[in-house]
Amino acid sequence: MSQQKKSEGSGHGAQSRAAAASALFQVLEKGESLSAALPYATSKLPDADKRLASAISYGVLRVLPSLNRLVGAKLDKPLKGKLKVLHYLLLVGAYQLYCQRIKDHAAVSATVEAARILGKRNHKGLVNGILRQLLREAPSADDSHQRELPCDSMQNHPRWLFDAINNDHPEHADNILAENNTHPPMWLRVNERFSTRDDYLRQLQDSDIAATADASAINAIQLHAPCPVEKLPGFARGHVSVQDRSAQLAADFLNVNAAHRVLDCCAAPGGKLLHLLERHSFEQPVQAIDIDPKRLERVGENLERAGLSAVIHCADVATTNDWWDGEQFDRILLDAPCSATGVIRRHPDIKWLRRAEDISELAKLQKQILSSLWPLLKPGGELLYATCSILRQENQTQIESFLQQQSGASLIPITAEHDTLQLLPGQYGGDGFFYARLKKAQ
Ligand SMILES: C[S@@+](CC[C@H](N)C(=O)[O-])C[C@H]1O[C@@H](n2cnc3c(N)ncnc32)[C@H](O)[C@@H]1O
Repeated sequence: MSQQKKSEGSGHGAQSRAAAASALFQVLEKGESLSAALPYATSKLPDADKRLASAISYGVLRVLPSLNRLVGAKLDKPLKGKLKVLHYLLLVGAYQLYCQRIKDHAAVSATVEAARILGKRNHKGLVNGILRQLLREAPSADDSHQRELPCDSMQNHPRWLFDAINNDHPEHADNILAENNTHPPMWLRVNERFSTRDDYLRQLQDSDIAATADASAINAIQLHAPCPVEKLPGFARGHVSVQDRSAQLAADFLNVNAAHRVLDCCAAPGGKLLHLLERHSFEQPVQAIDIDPKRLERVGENLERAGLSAVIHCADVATTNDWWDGEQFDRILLDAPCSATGVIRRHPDIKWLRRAEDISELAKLQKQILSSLWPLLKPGGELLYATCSILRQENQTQIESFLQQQSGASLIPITAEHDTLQLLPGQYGGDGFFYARLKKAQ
């Protein structure tokens, strides 16, 4: 839970509550992602208010059904139309009372004042009345000023996802559901062109940043507490990047060397691409493709920060005639578009934006991309299929059906025990990820 100061002046911080309510409205009513809605809603706020609005909106999305139930029970009739934003403001208020270390009176007054900022001055009494009712009925806070939220039988997941997780991972379902509602750790990837991981750990120690090296992802460091990137030694010069440890395994599994001709599909914002470039001085430029021009701008920025380069195509990867020069690749990394159900800890909006029917659509798209790319692989070449999904349909089932259709394709086992690798959220501290190494017959 957030580490806000316990006391705030009356009404102080109302802007951050109003911004959180607006961002939540955009996500839950308009289907926008929180990572797009939040910067817009908080663009005019000072950094401290931005951080508070972010902590509140991410937090609300983690426990949305529990908060909806609390607030819904206090409303005579649902808030609709132009008043709907007040529903989200009430969730913002309830979240502070239950889940944040903010004094009750400060939380209530700032939230009531936020109603005015949202243009609902006449409804300040309603917000005040409901938050005070919640306070009267709330269990008293413990020493750390935390109240326990009423339980939700699906651990604050939508029914379809709760069922899919239980179906695909019956033994681990409880753990996955609980992990999905936690705050993920911050992981770094050390750029081995500038320092060894041990050297970088010493630099972190000198900067009073506590961290631990990962046991198997050889460039990965887990910070004991999140830290603004500006405080990381050498961040601006590309000495280190932020990347989850599960994602860092791609650079190992691709089994690449400097002589290989390499294609990175679905490359933006460039995390795995940069990792490859940091590790190898390729004889031919790596080619990277993504369909989203905005996200490709981030690839450009990241390459520039690290002083590295690649050939970038903005294209639909499946329409190979539009961008392929006809020369096959030794290695293809396909970080396929997916449900992102492995990274719900980082993006809790995924729980509410994804629909059950999206999964079949995504599986169709993945299948189409895989079969369009296969002819681009040299005989004897390898394609690494990766997703940040934990759903079988996008992962094991997808690969099994590909292997049935492509007689020249076989699996190279990822580890001695596993043909493919399904990492679950929180496993080794990392995100949920899937990897399969496909080899093309000679
Ligand atoms: C999981 S993200 C990739 C993350 C990236 N590999 C990294 O390590 O930073 C998936 C990407 O697929 C891209 N994408 C989705 N459909 C695509 C398509 N048909 N062709 C090319 N890129 C696509 C999205 O724009 C998105 O950037």
